[in-house]
Amino acid sequence: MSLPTSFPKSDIRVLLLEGVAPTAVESFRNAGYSNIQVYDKSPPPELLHQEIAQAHIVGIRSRTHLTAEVLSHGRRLMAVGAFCIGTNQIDLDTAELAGIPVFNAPYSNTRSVAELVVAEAIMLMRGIPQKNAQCHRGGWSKSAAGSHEVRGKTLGIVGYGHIGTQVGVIAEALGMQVIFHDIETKLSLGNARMAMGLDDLLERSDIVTLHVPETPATQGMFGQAQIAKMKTGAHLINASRGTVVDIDALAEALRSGKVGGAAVDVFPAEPQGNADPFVSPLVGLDNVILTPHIGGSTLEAQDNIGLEVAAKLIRYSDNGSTLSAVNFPEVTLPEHTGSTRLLHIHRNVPGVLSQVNDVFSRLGVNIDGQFLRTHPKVGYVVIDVTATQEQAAQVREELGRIPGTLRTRVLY
Ligand SMILES: NC(=O)C1=CN([C@@H]2O[C@H](COP(=O)(O)OP(=O)(O)OC[C@H]3O[C@@H](n4cnc5c(N)ncnc54)[C@H](O)[C@@H]3O)[C@@H](O)[C@H]2O)C=CC1
Ligand SMILES: O=C(O)CCC(=O)C(=O)O
Repeated sequence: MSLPTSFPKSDIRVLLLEGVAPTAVESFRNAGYSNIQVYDKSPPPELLHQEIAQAHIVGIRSRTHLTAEVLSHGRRLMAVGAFCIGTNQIDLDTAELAGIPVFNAPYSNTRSVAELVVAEAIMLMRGIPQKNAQCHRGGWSKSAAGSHEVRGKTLGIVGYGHIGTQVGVIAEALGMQVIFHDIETKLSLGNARMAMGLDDLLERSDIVTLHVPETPATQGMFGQAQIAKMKTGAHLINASRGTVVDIDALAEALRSGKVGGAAVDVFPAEPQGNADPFVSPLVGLDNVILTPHIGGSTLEAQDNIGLEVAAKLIRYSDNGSTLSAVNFPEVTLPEHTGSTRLLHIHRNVPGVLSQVNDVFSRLGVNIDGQFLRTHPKVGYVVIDVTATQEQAAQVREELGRIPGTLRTRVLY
């Protein structure tokens, strides 16, 4: 049974963009949310602003950029779901300071990406992209020249996280030597070995695959200088983020043969939707596998992401829990059956908590339970009380007057 919240769930508007999986819509419906707006693409800016202005919860994938400017339209916005892994498309600091937790699905599509990358490694080592292109043009080039097994070859993984490690494990099962480079110290899985830095990895690898997040440090981290360090004829796979690779430098290296082949799933500029044109300097190069950012796009992954992120958003909306939020103090909360729950999100400055507690004592409302977590800039306190709806509304009003308050909510 769904619990009533501060206003009817039918008034909570859920905006799901970019073809978020139907499992997400079902999850919201099953939890009692009926005001759901779905788009199969990322809306153009003006429409996005209009929709964000109405929404309490918004779900996106990788194409919708929730910048500070876009978020400023979200006057009612209380939570964001990234139905993917990457959250680089969201201004997380601005969201946090607006009292908006952001949730994602850190694991659900990792296997899908890893499978695609390993398949691409095999295709590239066999020169399949070129042979496929020739056949499509009516050509026939039956030859072993430039074709290799992956067994015994070296795969260099840059970014040995959830995806990178899985790529390594599958590649080892095919008999590949796996080396990796990461900025963190990582436990090697199987026989994988840490390289002595990025240059060492590039010099030794037959295939280099990138699995870093988009951060200021990774933007443009793979350009002419890194390509120059690669073995001549080695292959590059990028299923991380388009901004990580200098695409013009890669195109040039593919034309010259310095890079033997590439598989690229992510691009510095990607179309907003399937009807929009795709433009890239890599288009027309036979030695490149181009895919439309579908590394994580399997039905299995998308179904699971839909369930996972919707569950996190519903739990926050119904219960206040922020467990696994990527930008927000994490509070895991018990159910609040029989009590009223007040949420107070504030700037993390001295004195706020004592003023919060003062409101309850002044209004004579007894506190049953209190949960607090802070980040350097933001604090999140949840207070369970036994109170009438009128008392709770009065408390909420007073809480809202405390200097530094970013947002308040009440869950009955
Ligand atoms: N093509 C697609 O459809 C998909 C793309 N992705 C992309 O893949 C990225 C990686 O995903 P996960 O493996 O799940 O992330 P993760 O966070 O588990 O692993 C990323 C690894 O990169 C390392 N790293 C960060 N900066 C680095 C640097 N400058 N140099 C070397 N290593 C660095 C981190 O320490 C971490 O070990 C995501 O952030 C996302 O952008 C994720 C899913 C689907
Ligand atoms: O499926 C998507 O839209 C994006 C996948 C992705 O890049 C991610 O999960 O970070």
